Amino acid sequence: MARVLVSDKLSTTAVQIFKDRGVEVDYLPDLGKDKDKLLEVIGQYDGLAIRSATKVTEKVIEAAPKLKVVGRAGIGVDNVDIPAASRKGIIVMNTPFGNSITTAEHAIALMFAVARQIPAADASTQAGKWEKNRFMGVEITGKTLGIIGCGNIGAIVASRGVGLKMRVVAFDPFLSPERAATLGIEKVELEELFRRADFITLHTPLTDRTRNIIDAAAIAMMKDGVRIINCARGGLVAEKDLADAIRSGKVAGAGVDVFETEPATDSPLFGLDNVVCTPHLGASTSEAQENVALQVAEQMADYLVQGAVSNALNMPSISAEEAPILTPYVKLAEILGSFAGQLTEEPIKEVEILFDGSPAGMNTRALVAAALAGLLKPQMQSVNMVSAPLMAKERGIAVSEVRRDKTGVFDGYVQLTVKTEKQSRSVAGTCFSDGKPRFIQIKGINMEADVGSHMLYTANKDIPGVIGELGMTFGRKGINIANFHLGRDHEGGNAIALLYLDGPLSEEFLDEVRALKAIGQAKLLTFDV
Ligand SMILES: NC(=O)C1=CN([C@@H]2O[C@H](COP(=O)(O)OP(=O)(O)OC[C@H]3O[C@@H](n4cnc5c(N)ncnc54)[C@H](O)[C@@H]3O)[C@@H](O)[C@H]2O)C=CC1
Ligand SMILES: O=C(O)CCC(=O)C(=O)O
Repeated sequence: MARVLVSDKLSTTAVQIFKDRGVEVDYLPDLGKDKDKLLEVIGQYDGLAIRSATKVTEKVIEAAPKLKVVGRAGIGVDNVDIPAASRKGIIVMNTPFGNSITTAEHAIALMFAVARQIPAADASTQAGKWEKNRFMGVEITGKTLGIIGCGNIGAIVASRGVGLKMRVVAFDPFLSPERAATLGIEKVELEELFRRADFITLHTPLTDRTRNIIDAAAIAMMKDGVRIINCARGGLVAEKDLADAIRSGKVAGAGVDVFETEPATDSPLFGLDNVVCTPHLGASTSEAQENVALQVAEQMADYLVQGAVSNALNMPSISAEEAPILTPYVKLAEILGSFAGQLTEEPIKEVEILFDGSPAGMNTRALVAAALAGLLKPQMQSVNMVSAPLMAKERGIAVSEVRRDKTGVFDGYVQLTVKTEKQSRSVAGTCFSDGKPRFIQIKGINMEADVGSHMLYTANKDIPGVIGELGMTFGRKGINIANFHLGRDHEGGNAIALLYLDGPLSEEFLDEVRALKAIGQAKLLTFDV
């Protein structure tokens, strides 16, 4: 039975879902904050469900040999070392929509709080001061709202802004003019947004391009009296520069939910007039927490129990419905990759995968990942579908895929071509209705052969006596040949043979086979069937 650790505070709905789906679960909501304890226990688990307090570092991943999936109940995965997880074949998934509305609402709440100085007015009133003249606010209607990052949350903020009768402008390199028109907003360049906005709100991930997207130079371009809201990630705004601009009066106020260092126990922004801070509360509503807990538990259980993948950041999605249809082709792709990987002894430069007919309409990203996993496995035992694309990229292997309509007698087939400095080798296969993979072409030579656990592949010249010689050599040693498949390109040309064996062969015997005059190449192949 798969075992999952929930190491951050999550709605107990998640715990119930794991139990209902037959997954053993330990709910230890404070464990994520204790790095040493996490390292001590993580080795026992197949899955780890987290929010933002647990940091899934390379060290944690190294200490987790059984771990198969990390599920983030939320959006941002900057607390997970995704490349390290991918290298170990661990799927990292998030719940991209469950808390978007809630976070957008928090941005709007902060915008109002800053526009009307509500927290300071509340503190003053409750202190019995009645400072009616101190808290002069600004109206929101008719003001320009500048949105940086118009994805899920940015778009919801945009619609709320439009509803509040604001003029909304957005900077997002991936926002299409059509989408902007549908949202009723204007797509602009960043500098124009800085020049025009009365309120600026950030909704991008933290990347090398967005880090400090608001710093002293950016603030200098803004209107005097601009107000800035950050409910996305600390690090998007240079806190010290913002603090200086608030002190100078250039920026009239800021609403800050996220900080460069969290938990933020100190910040240049603390204690300044009209800075409203919250402790990363963007996603903290009961509705959003229920959504993300339910979603992450369902997704993780789907993967651990059925092999279905959704919302993974390092692996193509495979739905529960798709999994049974795709599985035979995933196996086929892995076997073709494994065939080529076992025969290739020099560095691979290029891999081309052709999908003809039925597999062309499938989730080919998953099939490519499976083919690469099979290809790299002879060199790297721990590689799997999650890590293989990254491993191939890190090794400089160019991967391409071609999809085309059915061209031959088969409903569909997959052909893998592997190129090295010296040669190009191709192998093709199909799945029949029994779901079993078959080789249908090797090095351009047609044949039809089942896949066995232990096989001997030989390449030879098409001359009389080869089969006899091979049979005699096996017979002399008392080794049974379970099955024998042959193919050639033309009479007297290149020929190949695939022999099915009942078990492995010794290197000594293989040398004897290789020494046969008629045999050019002999390689023992093993397949996980
Ligand atoms: N405060 C909180 O509790 C929460 C914070 N978040 C954070 O909010 C942020 C946005 O989340 P979503 O809208 O779901 O993400 P998303 O991926 O749907 O949208 C992000 C948008 O940013 C855009 N973008 C990327 N680089 C950009 C750049 N250099 N300049 C301008 N735009 C750029 C993308 O094109 C995309 O449209 C994330 O950082 C997420 O972690 C999300 C949920 C809760
Ligand atoms: O889980 C939380 O409270 C933080 C949510 C968040 O930042 C996210 O989903 O990106």
